[in-house]
Amino acid sequence: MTAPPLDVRCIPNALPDADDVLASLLTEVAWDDRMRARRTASFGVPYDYSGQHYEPAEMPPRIAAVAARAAEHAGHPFNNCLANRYDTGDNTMGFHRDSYDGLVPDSAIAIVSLGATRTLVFRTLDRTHRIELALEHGSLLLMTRATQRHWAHGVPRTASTGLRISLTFRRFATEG
Ligand SMILES: O=C(O)CCC(=O)C(=O)O
Ligand SMILES: [Fe+2]
Repeated sequence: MTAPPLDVRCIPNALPDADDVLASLLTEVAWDDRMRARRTASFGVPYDYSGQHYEPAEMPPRIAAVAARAAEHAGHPFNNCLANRYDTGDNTMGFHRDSYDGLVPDSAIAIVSLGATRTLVFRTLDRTHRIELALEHGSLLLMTRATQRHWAHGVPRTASTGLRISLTFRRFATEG
């Protein structure tokens, strides 16, 4: 059986100042440890994510600059950033499909990767197809709503790796 289309765009080296962004995330962000699998932080409009509620929070200028960069590639602005911090290969994200509840339907979801390379695994809902993408420091990945229909994605455990932070950007339809 042929796989359903995976509507994903990968832009390597999308952030020329990736080292500085990573350094500032490590010093400036107050990380939330309510989740067991990894630490998180949310900026921008409020967000209910994976059973947690995140209050609105101003985007620090560095994150706002990354959002602007992602917006150039996506062709639209973003108003929330959910940051995921994976300190070791034991920090993971289980397979899931990103919800479009509250999002602008034709908007993209962006993932900016910083630090150690981790594998983002896509698999079809019936598990007959699997595609692995290595997410490198400074890269940008864009997914559409269509991607979420047939494919789940996750960041599995890996034997040994250093710290990685992903910045995921979404466009909520909540701004007046
Ligand atoms: O950390 C990653 O690259 C995955 C992020 C993700 O899938 C999400 O936040 O929904
Ligand atoms: Fe996701």
